[in-house]
Amino acid sequence: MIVHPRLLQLSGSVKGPMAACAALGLAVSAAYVGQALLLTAALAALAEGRHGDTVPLLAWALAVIAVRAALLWARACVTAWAGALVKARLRDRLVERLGRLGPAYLTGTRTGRLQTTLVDGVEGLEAYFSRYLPQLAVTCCVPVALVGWLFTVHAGAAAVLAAAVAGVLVIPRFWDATLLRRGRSRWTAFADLAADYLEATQGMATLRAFGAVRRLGDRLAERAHLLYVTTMRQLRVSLVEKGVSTFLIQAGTAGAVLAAARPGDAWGVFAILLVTVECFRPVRELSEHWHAGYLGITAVDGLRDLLSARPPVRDTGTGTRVGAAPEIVFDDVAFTYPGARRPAVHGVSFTVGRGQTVALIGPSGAGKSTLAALLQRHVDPDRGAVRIDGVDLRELSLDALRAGIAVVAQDTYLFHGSVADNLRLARSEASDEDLAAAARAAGAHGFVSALPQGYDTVLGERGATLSGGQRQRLAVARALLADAPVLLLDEATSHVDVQGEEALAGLRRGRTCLLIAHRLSSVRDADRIVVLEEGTVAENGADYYRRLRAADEVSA
Ligand SMILES: Nc1ncnc2c1ncn2[C@@H]1O[C@H](COP(=O)(O)OP(=O)(O)OP(=O)(O)O)[C@@H](O)[C@H]1O
Repeated sequence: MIVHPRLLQLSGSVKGPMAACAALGLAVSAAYVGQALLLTAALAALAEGRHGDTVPLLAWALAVIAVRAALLWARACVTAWAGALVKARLRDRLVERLGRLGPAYLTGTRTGRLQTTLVDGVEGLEAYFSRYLPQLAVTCCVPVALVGWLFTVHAGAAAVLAAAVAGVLVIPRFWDATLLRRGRSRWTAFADLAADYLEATQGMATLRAFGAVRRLGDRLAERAHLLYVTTMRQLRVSLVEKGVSTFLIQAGTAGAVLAAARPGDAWGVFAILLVTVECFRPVRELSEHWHAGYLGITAVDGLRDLLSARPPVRDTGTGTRVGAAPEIVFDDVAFTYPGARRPAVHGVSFTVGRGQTVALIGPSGAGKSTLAALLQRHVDPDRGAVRIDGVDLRELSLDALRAGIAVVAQDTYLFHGSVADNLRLARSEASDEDLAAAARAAGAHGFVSALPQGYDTVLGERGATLSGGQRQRLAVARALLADAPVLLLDEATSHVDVQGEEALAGLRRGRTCLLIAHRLSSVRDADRIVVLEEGTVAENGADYYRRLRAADEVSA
């Protein structure tokens, strides 16, 4: 039984529905007790031959049973509502958090583990919030009230009952720390297995190509065995705890009845027996809900890590827009990744003039992607500044900055959804005509129209049903729809044919563009080329490409 402070904090947004669940739980308990007392009185009247009293008492008992059924139904509905609300609000918070943490956080995290936290962890927490916590409130009230009442009837039976209830609630707590530790081990094994399965499905083509499917199968089997072992270790503690609780409940019931037993007062003892049963009912239900909500509680570490992770950049800027085709300046920029020994970039200074295209080239690891990340403020420089039209990026709000930059990357991410949905990511209110116009300009309209349902055709995950070139044209169409004044082309020419290059040239027109490329052929249209080497600018000039071409021709 754990009331986790962090989880209680998370429950803040659903306090109302949880209170309603608790109130209905109390009403259900009151109905059970009322039914028990009425039935005892009816049976006593029947045994004593007071038939005139029996019928109304039974009628009242039936009425209470009907009310209890209605209350149970209402409680089930409110519990389902509270559970759905908890999950929706928690997932909203987590997704919003992930958005703020950005790619810098995701690169340091295993996607499968994160997904397990977001899906299974949140799913498991539903039972904790909507069933366990309301039941905890019921358990704090009902046994106390019934034991208090019993003290007024039979102090000895009440003392035995109080001791048994206290035992059921307190003794299993000695195992909580062990249970939580084993639960966490089980959760880790579960999350690792889920992460391995995700990687295996995503990387199946590579695994097959290297004949490594069997080896991976062995590893998955090992992981599955570890999950089994950790589950059994947790279950053993759970079963001991449950056994102790069950024993104390049975012993407490028998003890209270024995303490109250008096010759000639069979119905009084029967009433005490029923009250004792009702006294333990919330405790038993609490134990069941505890086990149902346990998965979520063991996931709390992952949730806490996610919710307490510090975003790499602060959104405190107040600037609201990026002007048309602005000037971009990298001014003595340096950045070192957390934990890295060497700076990824240092002393980088260059300017992208208004409406110009500057190409960043350099060998692998030279720092090109890092500069792209700095421009998008996925991270902030440790030294120096990136400025747009003289304004430090940190002075712009993140929304304004992101609206001001459109990105076309080498690996275009398309979501499972229609072509239109994917295009509208850039501008949700775009009309069908806007989509078609952008697709035409990007050279995508032809192949999209030829798809079975045109713009309503559902694309496979990551756009798996399209070729690389087609995906890239959709990315260009998306950037056109976004209509941002700054363009970041990250290896965007890798899948492009002549028509695609024309579309990209059209996209660059009237915009300031930073173009990242490995191949020299990709940068021939740039106004200037900046060559990066080992994190710093090695060459910066308008005639660099010409000189290189000339050198090529001489050597040929
Ligand atoms: N998340 C990270 N954590 C630590 N170091 C990183 C991280 N990302 C990149 N680096 C390091 O920073 C340096 C610059 O990497 P960057 O990705 O910017 O190079 P790049 O020029 O874009 O390379 P490529 O052309 O291969 O994509 C490299 O030494 C790289 O190892």
